[in-house]
Amino acid sequence: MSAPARTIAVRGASPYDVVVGRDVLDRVADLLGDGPTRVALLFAGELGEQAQALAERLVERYDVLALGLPDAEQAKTAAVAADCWEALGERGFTRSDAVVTLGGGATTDLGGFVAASWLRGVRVVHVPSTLLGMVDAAVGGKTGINTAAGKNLVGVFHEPAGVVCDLALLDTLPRADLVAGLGEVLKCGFIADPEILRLVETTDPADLTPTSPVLRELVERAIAVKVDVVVADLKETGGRADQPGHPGREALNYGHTLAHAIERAEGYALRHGDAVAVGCVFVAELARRTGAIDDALADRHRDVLARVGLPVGYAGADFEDLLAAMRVDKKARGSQLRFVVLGGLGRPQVLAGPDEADLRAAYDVVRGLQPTLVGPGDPRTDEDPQP
Ligand SMILES: NC(=O)c1ccc[n+]([C@@H]2O[C@H](COP(=O)([O-])OP(=O)(O)OC[C@H]3O[C@@H](n4cnc5c(N)ncnc54)[C@H](O)[C@@H]3O)[C@@H](O)[C@H]2O)c1
Ligand SMILES: O=C(O)C(=O)C[C@@H](O)[C@H](O)[C@H](O)COP(=O)(O)O
Ligand SMILES: [Zn+2]
Repeated sequence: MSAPARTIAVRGASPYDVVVGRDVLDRVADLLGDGPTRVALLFAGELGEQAQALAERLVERYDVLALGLPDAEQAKTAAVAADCWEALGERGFTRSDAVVTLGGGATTDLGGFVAASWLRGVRVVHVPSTLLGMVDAAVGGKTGINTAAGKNLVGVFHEPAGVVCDLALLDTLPRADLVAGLGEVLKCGFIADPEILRLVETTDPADLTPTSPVLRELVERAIAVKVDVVVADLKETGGRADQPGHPGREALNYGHTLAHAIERAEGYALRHGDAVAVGCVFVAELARRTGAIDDALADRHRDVLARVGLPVGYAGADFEDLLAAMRVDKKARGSQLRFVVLGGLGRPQVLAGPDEADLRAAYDVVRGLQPTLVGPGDPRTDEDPQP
């Protein structure tokens, strides 16, 4: 028998609940409430069956408009958002109506953006269907789409009215996507919760399946890290009153400066969580070089990420191209690059304006590491779901 559902309360300015459990899709309507007449169900196009199952629950209470979206990052474009606005307009969606998203982080980012921008903001409930979506993308209110210049460059903060993490949805998720989600889980381990690292280091990676109690604990711990950070600094204005020196919400961007540059260089054909894993190794090497962390902590990055099958190396794009992409990272200020690094385990801090030589040297290390980052179509990324 699976453990009972748990509710994690997000106690910010606009409080909401994150429900975690198995077979908890009935909770979506509870979180939507009686306000909406119409509900737009924006779902990852591949998830027709799951969308049908959710729509059947919602039609009991609402007039449902189901819209299948293009797969993965192809959904995060201005054109797809415009198609959704068109559809909402045709069906006469008003401010009391709502959006529900069902899919991975790409779907919740696009759907959240549509909800945030339609009539300047309508209610949205996220139903993440990937590990990454559950532990990260669906929580915290960041929404966004990509532009030619880079990843997530257009978006707004728009907190959901609720999040339903139904672990049963992960049963069909390809193993490679589950592993990619572990990239963001381990990020949370490094920046805030070392117990996450210990759990992964002491569990056989093959046992990290959707029904495993350890995976469930990892999900709940990673969500707790994210909630704690976003409640303290929702709009990423920097710092947190209770922890001097903490970078605030930017801490969640650990590993992301290089990750986003790599994703752009590869035409968004890679898994975000994989790119984040490589990005974490890169900033660990940077911190090792600048003396912020010791060899043991830098090596721990490579070891624990590779242990679960995440990539730690990347040798695709030239350093100059990646540097140019990193200059439009949202943490940059003017011509100054800023990176989140560790000053110790669980102690994120900002490294502003590092020497280009240090960046280049850290990238040279990453270029030589195995396993390397690969995209869909590679043998490691086969379609097998969980064992
Ligand atoms: N807003 C945030 O705070 C935030 C945080 C982290 C990541 N993100 C964004 O999230 C995106 C990555 O999310 P992702 O890793 O979930 O990728 P994704 O949304 O691209 O989904 C990965 C793949 O899994 C498929 N899929 C989804 N659920 C499935 C299921 N249950 N069964 C079978 N297949 C399924 C999708 O169709 C897709 O092909 C990136 O765009 C990233 O920028 C946003
Ligand atoms: O929620 C946040 O804040 C994060 O940084 C979480 C990241 O994992 C996520 O990928 C986010 O979308 C990146 O934000 P961005 O501002 O760099 O686009
Ligand atoms: Zn991320």
